[in-house]
Amino acid sequence: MSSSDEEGSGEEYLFKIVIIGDSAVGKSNLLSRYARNEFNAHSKATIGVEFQTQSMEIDGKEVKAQIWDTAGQERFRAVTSAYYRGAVGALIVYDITRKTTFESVGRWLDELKTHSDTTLAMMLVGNKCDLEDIRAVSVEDGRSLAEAEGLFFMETSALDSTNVIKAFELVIQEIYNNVSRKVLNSDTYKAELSVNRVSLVNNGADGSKKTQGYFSCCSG
Ligand SMILES: Nc1nc2c(ncn2[C@@H]2O[C@H](COP(=O)(O)OP(=O)(O)OP(=O)(O)O)[C@@H](O)[C@H]2O)c(=O)[nH]1
Repeated sequence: MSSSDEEGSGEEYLFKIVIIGDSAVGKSNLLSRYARNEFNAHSKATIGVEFQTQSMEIDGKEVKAQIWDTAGQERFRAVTSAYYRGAVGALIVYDITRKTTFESVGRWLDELKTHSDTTLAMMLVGNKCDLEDIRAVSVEDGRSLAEAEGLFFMETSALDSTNVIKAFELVIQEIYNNVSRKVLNSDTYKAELSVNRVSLVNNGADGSKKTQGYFSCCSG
């Protein structure tokens, strides 16, 4: 592809997101609900790794999320470092009806932090909120753990779809924000900006210094 072709095409982003949490908390169903609007009441434990890709538009740009789902059960887990490699977002899922899955969140966070090498957009997800009658973890406990760990927080239900799209889209939006912030802070961006400034000032038809529109050159 020539450089002019590249300039002509719209900007695209591909973000890798991982879903982690104990076995049977609903990771696979959250993903199938989000990617295909499907729910499986009798889903089998995941063996190895699966992923789905889903797109959304942010600021007129196509943003693709490649969402990875792996087994919660240790014996079915794929090589951990490969699973986390390149991930820029994570959903850490527990089941609001099983306290042990909430107590495991710290361990999952440790694993995530050990294997990731970049800024991650992270959300704590309390799934199965349709099962209010047998709730074992309060909303407050979920929220305060998330606050203490610096995570977003949402309760979801893959069964009745509550907050599923919202949870994924918030993580994707946050990744996008992280990437934009990085670009804004990078030396390349600053150098480009100063070059553009100079040319804008020099190109002023009436010789006056035009200060407005410095950023418009970079948003197109
Ligand atoms: N009531 C209810 N059941 C759910 C929900 N999400 C998942 N389940 C059920 O919980 C069980 C486990 O769901 P999975 O999506 O397979 O769980 P998982 O976390 O991917 O499990 P592993 O692959 O073993 O790690 C299945 O019987 C699902 O139907 C939910 O939001 N509400």
